[in-house]
Amino acid sequence: MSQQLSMPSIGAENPSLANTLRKGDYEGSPGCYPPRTALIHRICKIVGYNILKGTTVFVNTWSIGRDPRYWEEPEKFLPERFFGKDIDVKGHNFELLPFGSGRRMCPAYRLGLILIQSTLANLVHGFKWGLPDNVKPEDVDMEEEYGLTTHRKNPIVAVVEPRLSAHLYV
Ligand code: HEM
Repeated sequence: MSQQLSMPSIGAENPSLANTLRKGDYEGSPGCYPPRTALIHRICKIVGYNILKGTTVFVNTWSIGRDPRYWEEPEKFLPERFFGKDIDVKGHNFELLPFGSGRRMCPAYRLGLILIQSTLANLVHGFKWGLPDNVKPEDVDMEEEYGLTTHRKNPIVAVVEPRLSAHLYV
């Protein structure tokens, strides 16, 4: 890296990443939609259902990140939706839970944020990225495959060119 990266907290200060973690894609990058499980410690009621102690509940963060009750134009990549908003990924804002919440929340969320930002910064700094000549951005296949985590159904094809001198890649 030719310059030092500062790692601000996410949310208002890092709206692009917050948006990526909300919806799981970054304008065509591989999607990642971590589910969150919660172990129920006592009998409780969730939306009218009695849940027994010891039940594992899957929290559908994929749906929460696309719920129009909480997100305006949820399918759009709009980093500016976080401008001036006091919203973070530390588990207090239940509409944005990429790292979970509470006692089993991801203990490495800071490392996760640093890894995403430094990896992305290195890829953008080191390479020019494009699509094959015959593919327009709107034609990129964004179909998803469901499972414990949701990922792309088909791999994305990108055309990559080095931006720097060859000796910087060894
Ligand atoms: C962007 C990257 C990451 C995301 C989105 C992520 C997301 C999550 C989520 C959603 C959970 C479940 C939280 C819950 O149940 O409430 C979790 C748990 C966990 N994560 Fe991460 N994580 C990331 C990176 C990492 C890294 C880099 C490490 C380790 C170096 C890590 C270690 C763990 C561990 C050990 C748990 C289990 C915590 C427990 O059950 O008490 N995660 N993560």
